[in-house]
Amino acid sequence: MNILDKIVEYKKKEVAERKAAAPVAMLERNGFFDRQPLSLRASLTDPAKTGVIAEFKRRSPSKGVINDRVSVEAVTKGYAAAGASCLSVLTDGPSFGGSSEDLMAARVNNIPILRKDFIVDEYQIVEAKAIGADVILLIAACLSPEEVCRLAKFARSLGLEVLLEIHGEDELGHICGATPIVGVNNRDLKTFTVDIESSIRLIERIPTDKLLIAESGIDNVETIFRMKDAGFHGFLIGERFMKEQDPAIAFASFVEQLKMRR
Ligand SMILES: O=P(O)(O)OC[C@@H](O)[C@@H](O)c1c[nH]c2ccccc12
Repeated sequence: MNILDKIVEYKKKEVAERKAAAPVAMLERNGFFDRQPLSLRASLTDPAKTGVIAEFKRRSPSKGVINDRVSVEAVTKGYAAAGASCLSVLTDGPSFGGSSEDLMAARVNNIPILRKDFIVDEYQIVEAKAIGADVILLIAACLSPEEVCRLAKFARSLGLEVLLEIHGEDELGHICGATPIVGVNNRDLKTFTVDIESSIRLIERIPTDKLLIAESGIDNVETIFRMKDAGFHGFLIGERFMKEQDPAIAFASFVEQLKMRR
């Protein structure tokens, strides 16, 4: 069994437990549930911002501990101040060291927040809304095309935007009318290999009306310029900043480099 299958198996158990502990009606009473979500699309196309979705990630299955000494509030405030278009906050505990509390703590910011998790059930989407997320991730590698469509429609009915993540050609069929934002993960979630070139080739096969996000393994501004030229609109970056002692400062100096080259 690969790591992704293991995560999903565990996730299903976790969702069943959480449903029993906090039914949907209880989540809907959470303070954030009625807030109007912010738009990732609007923020990504705002010329005053950088197009970067800056991620808060303490650890990962491929790298182990990345940074467990920084606070989510301080880092995300720094990301937002330096021009991030969106924040991504891992809420998966077992593999990434994240939590719903992390996302709620990041809600001090007034830019969109992506709930980064392995979503397999509507319940997690209600939960995302209740903890203050604006955008959810749906990963093609762990869902059928029908599931993607169903979950995406449900998220949109709550006013949340959806980022559909694909990795290879075999997942092009997961793209549907309910998924106008498509992320191409440069990292294979089953083997952890990163390949920027194959992502660039893949976007030629994605319908041209989609907003395109490049995800993972981006560690320099040159890569951003190449991927922009190829047609990507947004860039999801985690480790490049999180591995530094002060991720917000690392992001700010990255943004300076981006501006210099514009
Ligand atoms: O830290 P990186 O290599 O910059 O990658 C960020 C993000 O793309 C990555 O965390 C990610 C992409 N898709 C995921 C799905 C689940 C968990 C994590 C991810």
